[in-house]
Amino acid sequence: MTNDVLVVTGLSKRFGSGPGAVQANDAVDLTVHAGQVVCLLGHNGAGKSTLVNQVVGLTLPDAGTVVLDGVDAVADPARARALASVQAQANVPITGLTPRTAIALVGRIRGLRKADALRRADELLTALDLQPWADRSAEKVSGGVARLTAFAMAAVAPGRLVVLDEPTNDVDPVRRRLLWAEIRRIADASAGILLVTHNIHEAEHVVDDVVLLDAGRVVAHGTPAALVAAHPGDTLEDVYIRLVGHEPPPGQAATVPSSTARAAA
Ligand SMILES: Nc1ncnc2c1ncn2[C@@H]1O[C@H](COP(=O)(O)OP(=O)(O)OP(=O)(O)O)[C@@H](O)[C@H]1O
Repeated sequence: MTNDVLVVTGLSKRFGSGPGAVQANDAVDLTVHAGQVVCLLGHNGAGKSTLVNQVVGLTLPDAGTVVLDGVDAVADPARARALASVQAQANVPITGLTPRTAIALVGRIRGLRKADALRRADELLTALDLQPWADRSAEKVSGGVARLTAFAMAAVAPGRLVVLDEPTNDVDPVRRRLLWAEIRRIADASAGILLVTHNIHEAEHVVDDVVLLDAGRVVAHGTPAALVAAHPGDTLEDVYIRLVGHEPPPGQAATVPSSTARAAA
């Protein structure tokens, strides 16, 4: 067992050909260690989901290597998928199930005994404050509860690598805190976590390392504190805006006017 859970080297992926082609990933390098939460940041279309899809063997790279817990994930995607648990950007449909049965079912599929899968599902439902909806049919739960259920399905029997693509979407502020705490707990139990989020403020205080992507390339990489120290600005969001914030079109305000300015107008 190695401390490097994930090592990505020179990963490149282009979609299409000719003038309309998109270079979604361009020679990306990154590493996730056991116990580490690594966060991918970047604009819409920066290439984050393309990167995670290649890591878990859903998309074939054009070039580069993905080594997951010592396994070549490009050559052996089925084995790589067994080593990773994934919360995809779009929720897996769980029609006909309840949050509890869906979470326990994934636990069973990932090799837990029935009693352990049910116990772990119950633990997660409590940790994420989902017990009021635990036994409702999945069609009747809210978007945030569905998103947290999808997270719990990835967390019930974590692989060596846990991939979370925008886990905080639709989740209320109180349950987002519970979610971040659970993510930290999974890492502390020695999984590596690769996380995509647009929630920079919250991520800044939880993640160990940040990889900032722009147009498929890594434009900055380091701890939140190191990135803030290396670039003018007080927060990780300031660094983000400085490095990948694009100029607004001519004549368009760069910032939203304050409520007093709007009232005076
Ligand atoms: N299957 C595909 N076919 C063609 N283009 C694709 C495909 N998948 C992604 N792309 C393009 O690749 C680029 C990167 O997309 P990707 O989904 O990886 O971005 P992202 O950073 O995850 O964005 P978001 O934050 O909006 O989820 C985009 O320009 C997207 O349109």
